[in-house]
Amino acid sequence: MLFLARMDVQFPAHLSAEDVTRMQGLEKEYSQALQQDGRLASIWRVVGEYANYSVFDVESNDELHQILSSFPMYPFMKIKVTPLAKHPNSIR
Ligand SMILES: O=C(O)C[C@H]1C=CC(=O)O1
Repeated sequence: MLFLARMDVQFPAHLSAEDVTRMQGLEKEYSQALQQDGRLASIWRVVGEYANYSVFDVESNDELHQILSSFPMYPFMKIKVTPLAKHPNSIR
């Protein structure tokens, strides 16, 4: 099952620069592991925003929820998920 997720990141003002850097390191590690195993099929930065569009390829809604809620920066992200179906005009 394919899902498009938009993730908007907003760190609280009280978080130190060191905490933010540490969090971003953990996030990178987790994100790259998901990309390695294919569940995070692609990730794109939204130009000019601290946000991304990501395509997930997973078995179920429950699996996607598990993945999203395990992102180290999950408490600091607003996430909007759109389920994707095959377009009838697609050649792939
Ligand atoms: O930098 C971001 O867009 C936030 C974060 C969410 C997944 C990921 O790899 O990074």
